Amino acid sequence: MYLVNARQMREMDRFAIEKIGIPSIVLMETAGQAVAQEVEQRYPQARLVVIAGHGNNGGDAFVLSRHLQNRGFAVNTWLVGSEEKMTADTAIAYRALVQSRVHVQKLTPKSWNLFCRELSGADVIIDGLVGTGIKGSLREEAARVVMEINKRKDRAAIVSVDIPSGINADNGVISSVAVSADLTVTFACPRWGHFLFPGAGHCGRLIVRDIGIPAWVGEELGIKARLLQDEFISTLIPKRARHSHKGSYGHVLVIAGSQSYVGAPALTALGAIRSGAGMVTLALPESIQSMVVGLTPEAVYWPWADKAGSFAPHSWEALRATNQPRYDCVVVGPGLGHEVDIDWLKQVIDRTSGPLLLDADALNLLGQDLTLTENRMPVILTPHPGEIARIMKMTVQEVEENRQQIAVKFARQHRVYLVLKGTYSIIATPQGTCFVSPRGSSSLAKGGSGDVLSGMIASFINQTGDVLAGLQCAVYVHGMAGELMDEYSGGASDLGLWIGQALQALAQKDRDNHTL
Ligand SMILES: NC(=O)C1=CN([C@@H]2O[C@H](COP(=O)(O)OP(=O)(O)OC[C@H]3O[C@@H](n4cnc5c(N)ncnc54)[C@H](OP(=O)(O)O)[C@@H]3O)[C@@H](O)[C@H]2O)[C@H](O)CC1
Ligand SMILES: [K+]
Repeated sequence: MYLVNARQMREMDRFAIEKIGIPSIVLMETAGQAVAQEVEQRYPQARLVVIAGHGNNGGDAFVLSRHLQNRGFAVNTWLVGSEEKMTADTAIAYRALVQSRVHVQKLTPKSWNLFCRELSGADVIIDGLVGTGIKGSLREEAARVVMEINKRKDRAAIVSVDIPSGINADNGVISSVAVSADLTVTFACPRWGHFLFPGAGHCGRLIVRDIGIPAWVGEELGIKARLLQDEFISTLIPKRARHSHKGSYGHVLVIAGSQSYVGAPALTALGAIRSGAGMVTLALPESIQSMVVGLTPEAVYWPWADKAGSFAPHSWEALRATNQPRYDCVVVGPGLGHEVDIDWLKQVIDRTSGPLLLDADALNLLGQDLTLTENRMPVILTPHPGEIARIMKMTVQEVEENRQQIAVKFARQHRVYLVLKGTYSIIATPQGTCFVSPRGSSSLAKGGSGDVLSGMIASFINQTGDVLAGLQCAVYVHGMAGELMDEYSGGASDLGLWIGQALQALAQKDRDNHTL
């Protein structure tokens, strides 16, 4: 499913209207009906207050008001704005509503108290004040209306049309205030503002409804961002043949750990093993091997030269051994600590082959010289916002406010695959495409989750035989496992149990799709 900004959505609309011939009023009618259906299904017999602005977002609200009234709902509809400023389609939707003998009240200083009383009597408040057409921060009247809506949050369900009013659909920024919705019904495809914070935190449950614009329009317009979904991921999950052996599922090499971080390599190995890796070799500073073995008996151990509990500067020479097996994917970084230096990393990068994933402390080292991976393909970097902020010499806030742009620009510029972790992780490719995972939960906001993800990525890259597919599977399944695990009691080492459940749920989905 495509993920768009406001301009791209307008282009999709224009294409549908001009090239396909769907009249714009039909798009609005379908959008309004779609919200009406969601409301009818979820809140039968509710008393509704519908708030409409004079833009097309308000037009959708007038349409849904008419349909819900026709289906027997008690609806009070308010226009916040002016008839003169209505768009052509909104004016049609407004007239149809009025001619259906529905009284639309206009918000004025005089009617303010009545408006507030009606809001207080509502079971459901529909927010059609402003959608993707917002400019800057909400003006005073709109901001006051939004605050009144939010005050009723405990007593009424709040449903936003397209996007909660006050959120910038491009970047999730809220300049002043925004509606805090329980349900947001958007059309055709989601907007970035639904998945970027703080706006994303105001959407409540997000429903995407088809309004008749064919999916191929996104391709035609060259839209490069997509939202990952169960149906797509379930087709990527590698099948396991009965007639197979450990060599069938690839060999992961993890170069990680130090005396201060004994758990990190174990968690990385666990991520790989619990997501189906055939073999995992753990290269560790030799003094910590005995501690890690107890944590991950399934791995093969490769002790490297040690200096005070970290990799010794010349430890990479272990890679010169001619009798080592072939590794299909290499992970470097979890728990390295601060003792290893950039020369060590350079040697490791130059002396390994196949997909290379750099995480954690390896990313901090890479930040000193971004040319280190220039001649190495494919490279995968998995920073959290703090790590990419350090590499790019920005603040975490700057990163969080520009997640999409930073991920895409960095991946293109340095020709790497980048996973920018966080709520709704972003995968950006060297070709400039990007994918957002809607999966995840606060159970993943704990130390060690990233180490598990690194192992999962390597494992899925090996099993799918494709870097992008491996990344998509790993990020998505990791997020699903987080959703299944208890938010309080589950830790990174428990994630392994839930990876299996997530994979089973996806495999079932794939079976269902094939039997329909
Ligand atoms: N394919 C689709 O998804 C479709 C979506 N539809 C709906 O259309 C809106 C977008 O409609 P648009 O008319 O472009 O814009 P909005 O209604 O969202 O916003 C414009 C109105 O908002 C007022 N506005 C703008 N900024 C502010 C502000 N800072 N404070 C207060 N008010 C603001 C603006 O008022 P002006 O007086 O400034 O003109 C406009 O009134 C989309 O979100 C969907 O809901 C289509 O119906 C179907 C296709
Ligand atoms: K809205």
